[in-house]
Amino acid sequence: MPPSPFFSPISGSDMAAPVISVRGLKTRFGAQVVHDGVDLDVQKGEVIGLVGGSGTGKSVLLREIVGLMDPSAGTIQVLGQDTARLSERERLSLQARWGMLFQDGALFSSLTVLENIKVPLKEHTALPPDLVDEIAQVKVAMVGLAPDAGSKYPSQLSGGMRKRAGLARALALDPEILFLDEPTAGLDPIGAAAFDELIGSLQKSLGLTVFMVTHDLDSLYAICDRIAVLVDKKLVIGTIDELLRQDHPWIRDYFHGPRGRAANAAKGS
Ligand SMILES: Nc1ncnc2c1ncn2[C@@H]1O[C@H](COP(=O)(O)OP(=O)(O)OP(=O)(O)O)[C@@H](O)[C@H]1O
Repeated sequence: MPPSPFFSPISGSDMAAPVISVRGLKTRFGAQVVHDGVDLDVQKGEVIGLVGGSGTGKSVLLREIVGLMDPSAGTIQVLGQDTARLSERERLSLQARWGMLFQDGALFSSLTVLENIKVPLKEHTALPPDLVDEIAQVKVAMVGLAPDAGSKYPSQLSGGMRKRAGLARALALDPEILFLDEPTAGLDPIGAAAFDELIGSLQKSLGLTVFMVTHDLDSLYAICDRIAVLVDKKLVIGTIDELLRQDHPWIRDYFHGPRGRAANAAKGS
């Protein structure tokens, strides 16, 4: 299978090993082929946006990378470890090195925000309770929530606050990688821009690697270093400028369509 036009495997010793590395990934559901030779390298500190038409397999790829699903073929390495070859213990300790924000925040509805943030800390560390409390409060502040939001239940929060609470939980263990599934979906444009800004500033201050599935062109322009586009069951990867020069019909329509032009103009203004 020919490689994606912009994909070039990392070689030589001058480049650090990628934080996420996917090779020859294939996914099939019965007769339906979703991925057929997906290759991807994400470097430390990069912000990568994954886009593609509806049903092209973005969520499935994300789920495969974080180990919630197994691909039909191919390899996935995260932080240097082959995710298919891990013992349960190794898998748990690898999982503690990334945070995941699901679309709706995926908070436990019967727990307060602070209790939600404490879940991974209790699961993966043996820290004393007062330190766990303190860390949870720091995470609430880090995502820009008022201190009193910590004692609220998810149902008492707005959609934007729930996302911030989910982000605080994803950051609980000081992860190296942040996975985001449609982080700005359901937010109004101002809320979405504020959330992008938050992700961008956390990424810089914490040196995070960010991998996000998104439909939001403004997010791509605002915070992504490179974009991975799922087309024809493979990834085409590049900077926005590189993708703007692509003549694949879907990529052209996406970036040069009215919404793409508006996002480009907003970035320039
Ligand atoms: N567990 C599953 N069993 C069978 N088919 C599945 C399963 N999960 C996903 N699929 C199929 O795989 C394809 C890709 O799904 P996926 O949810 O990854 O798309 P997507 O690109 O995230 O779409 P959207 O942008 O609409 O959310 C779809 O056709 C979906 O029906």
